[in-house]
Amino acid sequence: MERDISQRELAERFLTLIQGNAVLKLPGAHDGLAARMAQLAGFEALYLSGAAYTASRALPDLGIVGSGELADRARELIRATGLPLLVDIDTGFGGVLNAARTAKEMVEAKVAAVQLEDQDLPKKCGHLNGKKLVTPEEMVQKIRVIKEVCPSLVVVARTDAKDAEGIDAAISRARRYVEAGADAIFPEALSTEEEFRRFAAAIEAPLLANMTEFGRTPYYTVRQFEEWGYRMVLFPVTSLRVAAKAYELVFRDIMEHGTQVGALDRMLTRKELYEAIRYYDYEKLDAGIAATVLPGTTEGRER
Ligand SMILES: C[C@](O)(C(=O)O)[C@H](CC(=O)O)C(=O)O
Repeated sequence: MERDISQRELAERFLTLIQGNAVLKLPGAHDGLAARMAQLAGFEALYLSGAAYTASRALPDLGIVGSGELADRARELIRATGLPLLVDIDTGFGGVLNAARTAKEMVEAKVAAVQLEDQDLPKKCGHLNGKKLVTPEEMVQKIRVIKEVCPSLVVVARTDAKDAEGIDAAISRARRYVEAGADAIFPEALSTEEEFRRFAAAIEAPLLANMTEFGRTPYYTVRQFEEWGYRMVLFPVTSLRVAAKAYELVFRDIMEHGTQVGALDRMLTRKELYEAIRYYDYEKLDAGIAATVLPGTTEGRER
């Protein structure tokens, strides 16, 4: 099990990572196991995506879940890994006071950083049409209040303005968000290298690029974003999409062939799964549990 680590420590680690030499790759991890797999692959920080979180509950990403539910999932990821987590809190789930309360709940869950966007409710995925925005003043107020009530929480302010108001308006909003205390800026749904470069040249704050699939941003690499001045790159829904496709295929296999045998080489083995969830560490804590020997092997563990 992870050593107990404070929210402040995790937030500091997140800030150190975005100020470090290498660009920070942030994979979306929609549940504790996805978070552990990302950690084992070497990622140093994680993202809890609103789109992936809601999709994992078969819900649309329209801002209809509650902040308490999201905080529970965030807590699960942090408990599983002890890694700094950036959480997508959408609009803060309402007005200024809702955003403040959401931020408090995130700090209580030991979330290092939140991503707050300037859309109005009902919010939409940033890569879709027909988004409605709040005024820059309302967004500024949300950022100020979050910084006032949760000074240790890192705030990544996202602007969705490019589509509705144009790139210059998005840049001007972002400048105001930095003045209001945002620690980093996330320009959403930019669609050309020129836009990414222009944004980076205009904003004096760490920047985040969103490399989501099937959206408006072409498939640029982490290296390209880094070259254009970005400090963080998100892969928000990737793991959820891949996982869902994998179980769709195996469900079809079982339906069609009456066996899952053809899919065994696409599965985590029992051993790999137990190692990922640190099964043996838990077992060791209770001397009353018989030491597990994996079926078909002599492999077990010494107590
Ligand atoms: C980043 C994002 O807010 C998310 O919830 O992960 C989404 C991702 C997506 O829907 O592909 C977004 O609005 O870009």
